[in-house]
Amino acid sequence: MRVPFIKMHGLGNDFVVLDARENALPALDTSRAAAIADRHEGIGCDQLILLEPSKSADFRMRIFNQDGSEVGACGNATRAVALLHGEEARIETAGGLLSASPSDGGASVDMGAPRFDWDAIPLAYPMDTLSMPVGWEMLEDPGAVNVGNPHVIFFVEDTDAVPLDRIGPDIENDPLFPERVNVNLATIESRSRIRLRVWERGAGLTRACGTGACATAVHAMRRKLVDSPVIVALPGGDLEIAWEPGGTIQMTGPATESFRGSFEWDDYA
Ligand SMILES: N[C@@H](CCC[C@H](N)C(=O)O)C(=O)O
Repeated sequence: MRVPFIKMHGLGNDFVVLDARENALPALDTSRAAAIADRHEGIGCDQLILLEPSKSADFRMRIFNQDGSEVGACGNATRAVALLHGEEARIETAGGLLSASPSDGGASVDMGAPRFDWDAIPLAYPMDTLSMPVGWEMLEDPGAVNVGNPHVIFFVEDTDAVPLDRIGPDIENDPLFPERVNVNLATIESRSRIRLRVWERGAGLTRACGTGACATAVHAMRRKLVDSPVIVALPGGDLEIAWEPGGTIQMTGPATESFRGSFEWDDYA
């Protein structure tokens, strides 16, 4: 069976999108998702995105990391599928119901309300998520935010001076995070600009992480280090994030379709 796919990206965070809204696909499991996402043997991407019909929204978006794990949210992919859909959309995800409006070359997305309770992150045991009494090597005093997926955020002098490729996996897999975690390193450049690098759970270092930008901006606003809206500058480019306490997060930024192709489903068993 040949299956069409669309290659897209948001600021260099790249996706293989399978559109099963009209024509159903066989069940997608962890090992097939990982095989398709594999950059050496497969088509290759940071996240595999599966669009399906939804009873409660315009469509459902399922998100699989490069390691095949299915997760609740992906900010950059949400902008990409909004662009693909071409008009305002309500999108069902495992992390919640989102609404997105495509714009010229990108989209704005209401990413829902952030959660801060320790068991909503989730953490293994209770602690204050605004200032966590834990650390790894030179990284200390992080905060944690769940924006449909779990994030830990460290403020550092210089994001490039930290060996995130070495420390990221240790933090991602620390028993403090029972569902693993996305690791964000942020430098506050001004009250309107944050520099950010992200080690993504299940995908490693990526050029950009939309939910990482949302979680980091919200955490910096809770610590009163920046104002809303704020620009979050990632290696792949900039996102604008707006949030007021008690409200939902608005994320605005670009998305791009790269090419379309097809593959043999059984080649990726
Ligand atoms: N790249 C994404 C986040 C994808 C999911 C994440 N790795 C997780 O495991 O939660 C984004 O743009 O938000």
